[in-house]
Amino acid sequence: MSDAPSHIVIVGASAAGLTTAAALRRNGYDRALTLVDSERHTPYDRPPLAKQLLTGEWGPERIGLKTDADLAALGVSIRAGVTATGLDIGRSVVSLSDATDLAFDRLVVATGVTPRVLPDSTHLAGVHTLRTLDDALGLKEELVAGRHLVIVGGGFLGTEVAAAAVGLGLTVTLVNALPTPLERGLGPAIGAEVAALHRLHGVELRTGAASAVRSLVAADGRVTGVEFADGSRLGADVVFVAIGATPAIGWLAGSGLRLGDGVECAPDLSAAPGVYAAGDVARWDNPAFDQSMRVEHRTNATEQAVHVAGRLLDGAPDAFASVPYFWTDQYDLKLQVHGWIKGYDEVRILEGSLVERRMIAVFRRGDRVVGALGVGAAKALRQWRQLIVDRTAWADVVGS
Ligand SMILES: Cc1cc2nc3c(=O)[nH]c(=O)nc-3n(C[C@H](O)[C@H](O)[C@H](O)COP(=O)(O)OP(=O)(O)OC[C@H]3O[C@@H](n4cnc5c(N)ncnc54)[C@H](O)[C@@H]3O)c2cc1C
Repeated sequence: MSDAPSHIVIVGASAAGLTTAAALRRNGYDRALTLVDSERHTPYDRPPLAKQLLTGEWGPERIGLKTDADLAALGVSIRAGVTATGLDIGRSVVSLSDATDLAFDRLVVATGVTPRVLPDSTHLAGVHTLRTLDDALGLKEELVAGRHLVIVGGGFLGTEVAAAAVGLGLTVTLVNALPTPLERGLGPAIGAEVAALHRLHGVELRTGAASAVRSLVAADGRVTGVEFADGSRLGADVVFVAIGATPAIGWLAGSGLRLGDGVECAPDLSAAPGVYAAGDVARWDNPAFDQSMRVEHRTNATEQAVHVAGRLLDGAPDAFASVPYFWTDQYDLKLQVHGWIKGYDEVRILEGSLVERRMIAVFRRGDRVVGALGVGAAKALRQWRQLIVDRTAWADVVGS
């Protein structure tokens, strides 16, 4: 590979960054490769943090993305515990928190996202968000049977943590400003199914506009409850805040990269000549849906990384066309979703229900099937995925 880049720097050594490095090596790239990450832990996977790690089913040793031996075999230099603080594209240099500069020939931005927090809350004991292994270990320590956990946010993280916490014997109240959990992602009909499932397991739901949390209540530096928009209060021993996340792009301010909701990329995931983005941080025009999107799903991080590794070496402007996929574990049920359902016009439950442990629902945007959700229906879901890939008309397969 004599015309290969001389030094590729990847900022973010998690799902997207590490996969990029491994794919580069698989593709025969044998020159210098440096990964930079603020984390001190050996790279690990995040989905189990809200599931097996929190329930105690797995210890931290089960969630590694690579062993130290794998990393050594990859022949990469890892700058762990070091944060990228700036990017000078003109000089091809990344500034680091240890006051050094790192020169690159090609750069990959794979810095993911950072949890949103409630105002004036981060200094309080008993208030948690969840993105890192340390976050998960800190939260787990506080999930003690008999305590009252209030979860602010009824999205995927909020509901998964609710399931783990009731299993550990806590009293759990899930607070959500929308009428049902997962409603923002999956719509009210499936939200109602998810609400029923959580009630069945003993989670108390407090939902709707009056349940918007205005602030936290605290005494002696520790949270004691939440205060709602209407002034009412709910006591809590522990508060878990899961109100979404924002792209980790602060370090790119002033770099000249187009920043908005993520790093704005061309369809091939390039953000500037020789600079690419991958994973949760990347926004691009996805030709599979003719839409700009940023996808916070585990599988997308791997797929984009593999694509970027190819483009780093061949420089071809091939677009990353993808039908995203994600799953969420709710108790012992796995909900799987293929497609891009944000901004859908209609959702239809075709068969079953969560309580029956088998369900298929499909999503329409315009005249096209754009998404399918399945529980206990792997084969049917694969067929629906193909229909989405094929841009099938809704009227042809669902009817009017
Ligand atoms: C608790 C949890 C549960 C999840 N469950 C699911 C699930 O069930 N299904 C699903 O599809 N997806 C799930 N996800 C989402 C999935 O984990 C992400 O899509 C995936 O981790 C994205 O990978 P990434 O490499 O793009 O970003 P990240 O995994 O966020 O990695 C980014 C890395 O960049 C580093 N970094 C950030 N800024 C800097 C900087 N300035 N300098 C140096 N390093 C920096 C961070 O330390 C981090 O290691 C879950 C996420 C979480 C947090």
